[in-house]
Amino acid sequence: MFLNREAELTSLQQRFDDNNAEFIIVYGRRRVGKSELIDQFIIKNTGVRILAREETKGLQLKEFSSELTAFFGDTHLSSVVFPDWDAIFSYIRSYKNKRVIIACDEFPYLVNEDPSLLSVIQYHWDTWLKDSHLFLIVCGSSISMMEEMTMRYESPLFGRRTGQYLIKPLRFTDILEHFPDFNTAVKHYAVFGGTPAYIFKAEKDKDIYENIISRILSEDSILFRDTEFILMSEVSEPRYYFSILRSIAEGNTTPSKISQMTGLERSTVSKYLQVLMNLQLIIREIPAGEPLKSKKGQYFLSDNYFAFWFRYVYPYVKSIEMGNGRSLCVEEVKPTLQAYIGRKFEGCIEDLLWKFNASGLLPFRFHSCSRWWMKEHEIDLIAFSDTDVLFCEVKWQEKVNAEKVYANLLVKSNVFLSYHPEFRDKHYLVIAKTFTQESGIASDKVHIWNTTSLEEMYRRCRP
Ligand SMILES: Nc1ncnc2c1ncn2[C@@H]1O[C@H](COP(=O)(O)OP(=O)(O)OP(=O)(O)O)[C@@H](O)[C@H]1O
Repeated sequence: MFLNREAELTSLQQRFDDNNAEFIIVYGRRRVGKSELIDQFIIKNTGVRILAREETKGLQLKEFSSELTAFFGDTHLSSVVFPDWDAIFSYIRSYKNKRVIIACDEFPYLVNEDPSLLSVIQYHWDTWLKDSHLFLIVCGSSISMMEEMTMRYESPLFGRRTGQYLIKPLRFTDILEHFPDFNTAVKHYAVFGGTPAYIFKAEKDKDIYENIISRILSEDSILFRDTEFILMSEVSEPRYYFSILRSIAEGNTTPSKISQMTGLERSTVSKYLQVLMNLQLIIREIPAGEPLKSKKGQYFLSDNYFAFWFRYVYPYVKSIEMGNGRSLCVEEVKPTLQAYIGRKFEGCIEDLLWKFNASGLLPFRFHSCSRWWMKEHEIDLIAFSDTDVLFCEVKWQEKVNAEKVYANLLVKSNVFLSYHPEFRDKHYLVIAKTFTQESGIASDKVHIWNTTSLEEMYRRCRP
């Protein structure tokens, strides 16, 4: 089942229907679903996606010559190998009035073999491609290389692209479609995250622990090694990045704590954090209501699977290689996994609130939603418009005493309100798997939702 990507597909389709020349950059982390997105776009229209391989220029030209001549139906040219990229573009030129998509996947492999390809594309774009009807896509997995090759000022392609799509992992609300029930979806999203190639490796009818053992804590599983592989393909000094990511995964979320834990200089940590943010591997969160430049920012791993990997795999690689995955799961994962899922559950709820917000299912429409903290106080989510604010506490627990949680939330919300008196209407939301008592306090301003009610509301948002 192909999930979501509606925004990207709609936008690509609009461009296609406009009939102008396009030069589109599609990029994003490995396994995130770039090729599948392009294939879905091509299925609805006409086009070809050619996958470049890490091989010599001669073999790459052979592959592109044969794929392109086959696509355009030039059987008499089937054994021709164009001698260089210039000749390939000159060949394509004879089809400049056709509305077809030509997508080159793993584009950096071609440029690494022949950097002059960038200038060749620049020349052809400037002289005829820009006035053609061709729809070109170049796609690549290394975010840093794709940005350097196609978007930086120094690149010959700077200013030529007509659009770029940074493909991000799927969200919890997409994953919900795939799993048989809400709680199973939460557990699997918390561990496997939204990267399609990871989450779809989990068997949806299997217990989460069994999936962790067979899909992650086994030496032969692709997930076991993939994080290392992705990081090493993006950065030249992986040692420091690994230390920083591990430190964040263990709960050190500020530059000073990361510096203390890793022994790296503060200035070095700041530099590396910036690179990790550019690579979409970490995010910087600021407390709700704070300005963007606030000094209170904290860093988190942006992807649930990366967070899981650094917490439960990286420190135990040797043991897993020795075949101890099952006992590791019993001794290390089982005692702490529910607390771990609890923190990720907050992210699931944030996704859901945005969905409910878009469908008008909340008491007001908010324009901002994030966590808030100040000294010893912390609120899981605060969503607000110019006039209304919603305080939300999220518990990944059964039989929660709603009244007690609400009373505590009220105290913390008053601290927030003492700094932000501008809100006219206040709303409260307590979420848990199940509650012991809820009827007494629920009102039009106080909402108590268990996971069954969340699931029902989500169904109401679906088209
Ligand atoms: N939106 C989606 N819904 C369902 N499955 C998906 C989706 N996107 C991708 N997949 C599946 O996830 C796997 C990885 O996707 P894909 O190969 O497109 O990723 P990629 O970003 O191109 O990866 P790489 O960088 O490794 O080439 C494939 O099996 C694909 O079918």
